[in-house]
Amino acid sequence: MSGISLRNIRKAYPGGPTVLHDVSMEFQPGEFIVIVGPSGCGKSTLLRLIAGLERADAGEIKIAGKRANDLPPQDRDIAMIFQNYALYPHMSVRENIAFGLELRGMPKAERNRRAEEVARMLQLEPYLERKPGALSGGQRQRVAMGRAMARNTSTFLMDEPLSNLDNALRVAMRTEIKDLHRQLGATIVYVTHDQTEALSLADRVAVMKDGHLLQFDRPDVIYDRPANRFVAGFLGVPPINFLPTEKLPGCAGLAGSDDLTAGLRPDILAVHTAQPAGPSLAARVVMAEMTGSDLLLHCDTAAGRLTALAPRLALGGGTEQVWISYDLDRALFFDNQSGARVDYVPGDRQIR
Ligand SMILES: Nc1ncnc2c1ncn2[C@@H]1O[C@H](COP(=O)(O)OP(=O)(O)OP(=O)(O)O)[C@@H](O)[C@H]1O
Repeated sequence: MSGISLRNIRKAYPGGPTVLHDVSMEFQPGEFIVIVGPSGCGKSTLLRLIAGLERADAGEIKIAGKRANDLPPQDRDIAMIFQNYALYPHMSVRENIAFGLELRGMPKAERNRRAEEVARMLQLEPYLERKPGALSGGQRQRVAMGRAMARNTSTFLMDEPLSNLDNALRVAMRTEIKDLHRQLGATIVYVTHDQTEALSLADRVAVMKDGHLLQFDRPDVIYDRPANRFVAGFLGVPPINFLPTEKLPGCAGLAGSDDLTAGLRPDILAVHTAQPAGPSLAARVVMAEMTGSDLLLHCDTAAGRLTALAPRLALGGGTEQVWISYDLDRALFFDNQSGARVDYVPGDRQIR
C-alpha cells in the first residue's frame, strides 16, 4: 500500500495560464480521497499528474515515500479509471478485464484466474463471456473497474467514473465503489463535481477552485466548518442561504456583525404558519417544490431570497405566507471582505 504526497505542485499547459497553484496534499495509504470543484478548476490535471500522464512545472510528487516526478506511468503502481471507460467491443468481459495483464506478459491460465477473481468481486461472473454491447451501463462501468483492479495496484485514480450513468445507477455504483474500497484496502483518489458523491464516498474531501486548494478535510468538517463562503456554497443540498447579518433579526447583538454574511443551511431553519416566538423572518413563498415527504420552499424575505425545507403535511394548505425561524447557534458567518468563515461562539455571542 502506498501513500501519496504532493508538495507545492504548480502546472501550466504550454502557452496557457497556471492551472494548479502551489497545491500540497498528503494521502494516507488506504484513504478514499475525493477531489471536488467546479469545471476547469484543475481536478483532472491533478489526477493526470499523479498518474504520470502530465509533468509538474514545480513541486514534488512522492509515491510510497519515493520521489515520483520522473517515473513513467507504468512504474507508478497506479491504475486510472476514466469517465469514458472505453472497453474493446470485440472482446469478451473476460478478455477486457485481462487485457492489461496480457500486455504485461502474464501467462494465459493466470490471466484467466485473475479475471475470474476480479469478476467475482464485481459480481460480473455471469457475464464473463459476453461482449460489452450486451451489458448495461453499470455493468460496463464495472468491467472498466475490473480492468483496473486486475492489475492489483495499490492506488486507483478515478476521473468522474459515474458521470455517464443515470441517477439510479450512480447511487447503486456509489455503494459498490465504497464496498470495493473496503475489500481492496487500496488508496482511491476520486474526482467528481457531484458534491453528494464527495460527501458520501470520501474519508477526506479536497475542495478546489481556480487551481487552488481551498480546504482538505473530513466531509463532516467541510460541511460543518467550511473554510470560506465558496466551500459552504459548493457543498450541501439544498444549498446554504447567504443573508446579510444586519438584516437578520437576532444578529444585531453579535459583535462586528455588520460586515458579515450569515450562512443558514436549510436544516437549521424551521417553517411556521404563524409567527413564532423569538427571531424569525416573514416569508412570501414564491415557489414550492415537492421533494417527496418535504416541500422545498423558495421564499422572499426582508433579508433576501431563502430556501427552506418543510414537512409537506405539517404545512397543510398554508404555503403562501410563512415565518422562518433559525438556530443562530448553528449558523455560519463569513467575512464580507475575505469570504473566510469566522468563528461564532454562541455562549458569549462573540464573533472572532
Ligand atoms: N491538454 C490541455 N492543454 C491546455 N489546457 C488544458 C489541457 N487540459 C486542461 N486544460 C485547461 O486546464 C484547466 C483545468 O482543466 P482540468 O481538466 O484539470 O479541470 P477539471 O477541474 O477536471 O474540469 P472538469 O470538471 O470540467 O473536467 C482548464 O482551464 C482547461 O481548459
